[in-house]
Amino acid sequence: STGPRSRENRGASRIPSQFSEEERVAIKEALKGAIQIPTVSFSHEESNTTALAEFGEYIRKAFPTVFHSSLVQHEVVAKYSHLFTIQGSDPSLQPYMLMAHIDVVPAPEEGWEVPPFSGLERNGFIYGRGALDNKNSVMAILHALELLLIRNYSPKRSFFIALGHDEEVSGEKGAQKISALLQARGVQLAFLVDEGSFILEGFIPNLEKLVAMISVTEKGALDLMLQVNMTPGHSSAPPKETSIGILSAAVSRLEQTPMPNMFGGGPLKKTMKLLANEFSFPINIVLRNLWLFHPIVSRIMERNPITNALVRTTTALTMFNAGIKVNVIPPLAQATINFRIHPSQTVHEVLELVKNTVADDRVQLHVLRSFEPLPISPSDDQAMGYQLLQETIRSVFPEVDIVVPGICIANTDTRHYVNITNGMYRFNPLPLNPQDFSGVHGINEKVSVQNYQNQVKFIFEFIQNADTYKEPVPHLHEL
Ligand SMILES: CCCCCCCC/C=C\CCCCCCCC(=O)NCC(=O)O
Ligand SMILES: [Zn+2]
Ligand SMILES: [Zn+2]
Repeated sequence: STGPRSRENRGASRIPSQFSEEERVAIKEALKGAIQIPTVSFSHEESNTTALAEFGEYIRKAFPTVFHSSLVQHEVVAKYSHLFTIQGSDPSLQPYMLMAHIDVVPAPEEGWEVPPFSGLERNGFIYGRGALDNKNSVMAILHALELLLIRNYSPKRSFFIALGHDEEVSGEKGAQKISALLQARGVQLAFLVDEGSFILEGFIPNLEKLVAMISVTEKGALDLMLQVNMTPGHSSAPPKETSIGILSAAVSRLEQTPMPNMFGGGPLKKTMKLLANEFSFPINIVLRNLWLFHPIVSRIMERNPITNALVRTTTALTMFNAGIKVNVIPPLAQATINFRIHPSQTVHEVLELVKNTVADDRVQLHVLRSFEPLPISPSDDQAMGYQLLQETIRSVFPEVDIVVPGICIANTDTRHYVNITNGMYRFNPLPLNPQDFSGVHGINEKVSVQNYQNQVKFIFEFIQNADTYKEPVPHLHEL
């Protein structure tokens, strides 16, 4: 057979991913310590820089072998981000990169079962902000490398580890600077792996099976500020419409007019085709014949907020500010909308649709930030990053029923690396159900100790698989 599974030289120098009880305890304790450091990004301007600096000290202490190995070069980028270069023995092999971010979103204590920065363990779960997004990946990557180096592993293929410090507010200070540094050094990556998808449990209606979704693209984004200016005056003699009324009507029209359903094109076509085999009659027939059942399936997808996010550009009204005093007609009203742009649309197209829906010259539109959806990375037999992930998923998680390509509905640091690779994969090797997902940016974010230890095992295996990957022999076609 072809592909990474046909490996001849595997075995001899392979290190089994078996960890002692002491190591297993160290793995979970290190994550707890990482969660206890409140590396919060509050806004583009404000982050907890004391905690970010402390985190740099923390990883030095937690992973002494990584920091002292002659195979590893460590650089601090933009004060708080970290770039590790792990020197492989074979320079002819193109390097790859593992990514994660050390910052987290804020976590007000209300509603949490344990304080969000306590890292407490309860009933087999480690609780805290960052348990899934994304200190788990930061710590699992470094811990897997630590354990490999302790066992004298010396990689054949060079790789990088990039840990950004401001992903939650754009990645412009961290990931963007790391990328610029790599570009200045002429680095081209075979592929990269970042956060952004999981082994999904119970997200798909009528499907009990475990679906590992590797996101091969990611939605674009548009942060749009809508503003209405009016002349202030006495509230005892109000005009027919105020800035608040005009703006409210405009944003309500936008909320009530969803962006078009784009189901049918893009990478989801392949996803649906693969998923069809996992369903029994009649859903399998429906998914195999989307040319006929497309309207029904696309309507079903719209019903749930997560599947809805896969089929269209979403419109989230996230900020609204207006008014200065109860008896003053408000001079200014502002609202900010966060659009996540479907891979089949562009920023320009979304803006035109917004203008048509608002249809009111008194409402000014200000683009605060925008970027296009990310290119679609390959997921075919020749796609090294995708195939390596698939192979490692199958060996570490034999309970997974199927691996499919998908769309990341949120944003990650990967977009800053678009110039140095066309293989951008977003996958966190952890099972996730809808309740777990509600903890991400929400309350009671937690990861099970067992699942986290398996994440370390996954990366431990993945690094070794990357060393023994064999380019697949292209298929021969008869002339
Ligand atoms: C038909 C298939 C159904 C698939 C359901 C998809 C489920 C999506 C699950 C997980 C997505 C989680 C993304 C987490 C990444 C978070 C990154 C982040 O917070 N970035 C900042 C931002 O986007 O604002
Ligand atoms: Zn994240
Ligand atoms: Zn996040």
